[in-house]
Order: sequence, then C-alpha cells, then structure tokens
Amino acid sequence: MGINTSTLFWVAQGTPEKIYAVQDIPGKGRGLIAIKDIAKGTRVISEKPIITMSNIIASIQQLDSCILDQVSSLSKGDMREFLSMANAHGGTNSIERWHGILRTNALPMGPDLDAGGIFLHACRINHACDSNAVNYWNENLDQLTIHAIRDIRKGEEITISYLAALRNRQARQKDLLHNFGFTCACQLCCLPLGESKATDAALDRIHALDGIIEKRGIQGLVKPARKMLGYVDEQVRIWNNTAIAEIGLVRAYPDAFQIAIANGDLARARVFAERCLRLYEISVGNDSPDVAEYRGLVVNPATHKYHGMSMKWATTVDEIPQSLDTPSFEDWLWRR
Ligand SMILES: C[S@@+](CC[C@H](N)C(=O)[O-])C[C@H]1O[C@@H](n2cnc3c(N)ncnc32)[C@H](O)[C@@H]1O
Repeated sequence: MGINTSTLFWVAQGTPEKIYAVQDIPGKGRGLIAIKDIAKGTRVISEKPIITMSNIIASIQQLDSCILDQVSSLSKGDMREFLSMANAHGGTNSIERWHGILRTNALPMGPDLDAGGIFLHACRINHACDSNAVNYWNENLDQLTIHAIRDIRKGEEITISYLAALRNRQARQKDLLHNFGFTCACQLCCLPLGESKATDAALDRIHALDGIIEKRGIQGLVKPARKMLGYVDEQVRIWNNTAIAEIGLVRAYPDAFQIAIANGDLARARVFAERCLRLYEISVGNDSPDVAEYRGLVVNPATHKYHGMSMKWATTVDEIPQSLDTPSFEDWLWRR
C-alpha cells in the first residue's frame, strides 16, 4: 500500500504524546503496540467513524447501496486504509469484499449500539480474550473511545475483546474462527490444561448465572431479590479470583445496584453505585454518559427509575456501616 506501517505513529486526540504505533504483528496482520507505558484508565484513542452502517437494514439491496455510497465517497487516503483492512469473509466482487471488511472490522456505535462503524485506528486493534483495553461508544463525544483497563507496558500489544461475552475456551475459539477467521492464542486460551479447565468451569458458572439473571428480567430484581443478589455476589467473587476481573465486574456491579435500588435499599445502592462509578471512570472516562449517571446515583440513588419497585429492604444512605472490617462490610453489603 506504499505505507511503511512500522513507522506509522498515532496520537490519541487530546493526548499530548504518542502512546502507540500501528505495526505488523506476526500471525495477526497489523496491530497496536504501546510505545510508552500506559497507565490503567488512560484514554488510548478517541475517534469518529469513516463509515457507519445501521444494523437495521431492510434489504440486501439497501445494504449494498449504503455500502457503495459510503465507500465510494471516501477520500483517497481513507479508501486505501479501508481496503487494507482485514477481511475474514472473502467475496467475489468489490461489494462482497467491502461487506466482508465491514463484518470483520465494524465496532458497535450509536445511541443504542445499533450501528457499526469503521474507525481508522481502533479497527487495527487485535483481539485477546484477556484484553487490556475496551472499546466504548461515547454518546457525549459522538466518538468511539478505547481505554486501558490494566497497566500496559511499553512494547506490549494493545488488545480489545471482539466477543459479546467471555465464554469457555471452546465457545470463544468457535466464535472467533467463524466471525473473524483466526484461532486465538492469547494467554487465557493458552493456559495449561488444568488451569484452563478451572477457568472454563468458572466462566461456565458465570454464564449460567447470567442466564438465570437475564431470564428473571426486571421482575427478578424484587422477587426473589435475595437469591438474585446472591447470584451476583457469586459472580463477583468468581471474577475477583481471576486475573481478568476488570472485564467482568463492570457488568456485575450494575446488576447489584439495580437489585438494591429496586428494593428501596439506598445504603447498599450507594455503595454499589460508587463501585460502578470507579469501574466506569477507568473503562470509559469522566466525560461519558455512564460516569455522569453513576455520579448522580452516588449522590442520590433514589433518582433511579427502579427505586421503590419494592420497599422491603428500605434503608437510608446514612445506614452504610462505618466501622466494619472489610470481610464484615462485604457480608453486610451482599446480605450474606
Ligand atoms: C479488526 S481486524 C484487526 C486488525 C487487523 N489485524 C489488521 O491487520 O487490520 C480483525 C482481524 O485481525 C486479525 N486478528 C485479530 N486478533 C487476532 C488474534 N488474536 N490472532 C490472530 N489474528 C487476529 C484477524 O485476521 C481478524 O479477522
């Protein structure tokens, strides 16, 4: 393509220094490498899409004409970058190949994440099941952001997860091969057999609990509330025993908040909201709608729409215990 990719450096918007480079990575095509130590919580990328595709498209004809319109309107430079992106789905003509590039690279965006976008920088990020960064559509900025969720050392690859949920190894490998055409060799996928079995059992249990929580829906927040809080407690304890807790806790704590607030328990809701806030500040940033929401909920959890569905656990925010040691505080928090 005429570009020496190993010397192509990007600077995150609003970040004063270069923190990553796009490089060829053996066996993966191109990818992003940290060229400085990157601290957990750092915004690595913030960018607008060059192509946007709605997931709700009426017909193949409409899809084709949408792809054709957008790809043919790209600048020469953007077109060159787009055509050099990975395509795990092949195609026998231009439209099919462009469609393949979109399916391989598009990242979720839009108010309800009901669209996919092509981003010049973010779409170069390779997958790892134990990823060290996360992608997020920031509605306030109208941009996609990538945040480091762990400290990333200089020279380390920056990775995100392409998977909707972290299932066991076999399920992950099947999904990645089918949708993205590669076999993952991340640290989680390459664990020795014994450790891999233990991790799979933990992920299977988390997945099974997710299924129960989802099935009960909103009514499950109040009945059987105690059981539901117990399920989330179990998920959090499992995540905290893994090296990838950041990935799971950001899903589990909002569930715990909802159960507490739906039952009128303002004390526990505030503690859960504080934990959600800390996790979101790291993974999506201070300027995100999620951080703004949890900031408000920490101050006044009762503003949440589920407050008062039941008042059977009614407490005030002043009832948060102040002098318990950590294990006793956790016992109180989770109503063990
Ligand atoms: C969104 S693109 C990522 C950037 C891509 N490597 C490139 O060169 O433009 C997704 C594609 O990258 C490759 N890829 C991503 N993660 C990988 C991994 N962990 N191992 C091997 N290939 C990977 C696969 O070809 C996949 O279809």
